[in-house]
Amino acid sequence: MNQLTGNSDAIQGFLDSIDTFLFDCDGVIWHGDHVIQNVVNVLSQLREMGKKVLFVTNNSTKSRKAYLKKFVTLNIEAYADEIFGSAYAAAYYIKHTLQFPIDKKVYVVGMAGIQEELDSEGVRHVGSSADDENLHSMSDMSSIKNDPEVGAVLFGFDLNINYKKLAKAFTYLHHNKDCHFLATNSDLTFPAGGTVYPGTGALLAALSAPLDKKPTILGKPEPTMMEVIVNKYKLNRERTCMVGDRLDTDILFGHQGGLKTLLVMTGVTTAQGLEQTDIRPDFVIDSLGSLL
Ligand SMILES: O=C(O)[C@H](O)[C@H](O)COP(=O)(O)O
Ligand SMILES: [Mg+2]
Repeated sequence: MNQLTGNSDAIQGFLDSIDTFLFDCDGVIWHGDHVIQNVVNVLSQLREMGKKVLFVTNNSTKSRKAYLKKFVTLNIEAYADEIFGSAYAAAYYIKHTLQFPIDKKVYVVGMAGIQEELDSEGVRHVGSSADDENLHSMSDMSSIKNDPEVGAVLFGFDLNINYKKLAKAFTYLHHNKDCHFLATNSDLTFPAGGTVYPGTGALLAALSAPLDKKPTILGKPEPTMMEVIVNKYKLNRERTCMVGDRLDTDILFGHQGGLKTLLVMTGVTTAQGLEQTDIRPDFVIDSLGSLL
């Protein structure tokens, strides 16, 4: 593992070996709406050096279109076809890989990002409706009924998670043995405000544990997004680097995709965490903002 922090010769050698960068977002570029120091400048300089810049996030709360707006709002140069999120990966998988039947629908536990990407792919979906938010109609459990039309449950980060949504998702998966159990990602925490909070994986456990089933994960480290990106841009994997803050998603995603990997220490991974794992990044730096 090559430590790049403060080593300009090592950084130059690293930069000379890479043509394309896949940047994770939460914990690498920003914490919430706070951009990490000097990252805007580094991204801009990489573009001026002729490097290709792509963004690959497990955060399913926003669609690609909504993420583009966030980049613009934060004055970060980005283009629609550079952005890949786990909500898009899930919608792509359901439409193109599952070839989801038109007479079936997806029950969504998640936020607008998932709904917008399913709409973009023309996939029918329900969930996170007023009924789902209305807990008063839970006087008895009989209001939670199976629905054979539900052909898949898609689970993503949901700030408004509640018992009713979990009970509905559980019911569809428990009774419909052919119902696909899908999740955008399984990150256990996410970084914000200089600390971490429960992530999608923490919420997902409340469903996978009672079902005693693991979902198909569509985000990092799984290959769905990697294959879409590599095929779309015909990338040379050996001269492509995944830059991330989480070892069991970003760095594993890069390694499994045959890419180089750079771990940044501005997100969820601590120095102690790095010592305690067998997932070893090729390179490590204290912050993306320190690269240039
Ligand atoms: O909890 C989550 O969904 C993830 O931790 C979070 O959103 C990860 O986003 P990323 O670091 O992949 O941009
Ligand atoms: Mg991250």
